Amino acid sequence: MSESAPRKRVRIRHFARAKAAGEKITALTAYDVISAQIFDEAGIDLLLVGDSAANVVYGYDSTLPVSMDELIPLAKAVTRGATRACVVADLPFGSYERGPEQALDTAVRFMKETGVTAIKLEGGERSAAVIRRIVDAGIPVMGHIGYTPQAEHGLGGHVVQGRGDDGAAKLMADALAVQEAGAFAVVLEMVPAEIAAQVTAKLEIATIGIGAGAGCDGQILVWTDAFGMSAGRIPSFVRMFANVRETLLQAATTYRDEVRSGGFPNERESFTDAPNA
Ligand SMILES: Nc1nc(=O)c2c([nH]1)NC[C@@H]1CN(c3ccc(C(=O)N[C@@H](CCC(=O)O)C(=O)O)cc3)CN21
Ligand SMILES: CC(C)C(=O)C(=O)O
Ligand SMILES: [Mg+2]
Repeated sequence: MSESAPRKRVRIRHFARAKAAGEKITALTAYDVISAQIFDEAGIDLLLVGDSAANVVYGYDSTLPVSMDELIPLAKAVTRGATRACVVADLPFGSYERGPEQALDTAVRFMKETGVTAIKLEGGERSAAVIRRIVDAGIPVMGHIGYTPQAEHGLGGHVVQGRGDDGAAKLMADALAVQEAGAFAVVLEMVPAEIAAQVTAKLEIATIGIGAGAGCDGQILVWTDAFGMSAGRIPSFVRMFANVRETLLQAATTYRDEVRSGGFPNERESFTDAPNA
């Protein structure tokens, strides 16, 4: 890599500092070494090994089925690919709900086996004790409030959270609980932009929005949505910055045609009998 500027690793303290300095924080999901290398080279600050891997890597139709044994290998691959970005892994559904002791066991397993810098888990007030236990063990935690996909059925589907006076008050209480519990940052998912901006103004820790408007301290998207790799419908809050799926489809089709026609491989793409000719 031909980088001119030195690339100091992004540490946890970067996020509150960036917030205080008014510098936007950039985050994307990543699930493998190649995407991690590319996004790291692009200067993305935080790479999340999201449990959205359930959908975009494993093909489940929600995040509920994905397991630690399925996410840990992906997190290992991403940490191998990232030299600057801060790598964070989602704790999967079922791996922390039983309480602080189960949650700490899970977080310790991710730290021991993957090389991530921090873990993320869903829930505000309901997860505060769990966050506190993990943080007290020296493991940085990122919160995730608003629409929490692991609670899809409890929330009644993909529903915007934080609407109305009660919704806004609950979101603020969740945000403060996550901060008070010691989290270094918090994801705000699918909440009205005005409410997300109010939460962002109130908190000292950084807010990272997804479907939460421009008033957050940073933004995160699922990379396969943002760069046009996902199949089918994508959430309305996503902007497609590229169409990688179309590019790959074209490439695969051209390859197929060239193999079928005998055009690939040519002589340069083949070996002769003469050694080191
Ligand atoms: N590919 C992918 N992208 C994501 O953003 C994502 C995942 N997977 N998996 C985990 C969660 C689930 N998320 C989702 C899933 C669906 C909607 C959705 O359908 N949203 C609708 C609005 C709600 C509705 O009317 O149904 C939208 O149009 O944005 C939003 C977030 C966000 N996360
Ligand atoms: C969308 C982000 C915040 C996430 O939790 C995930 O990708 O799993
Ligand atoms: Mg997630």
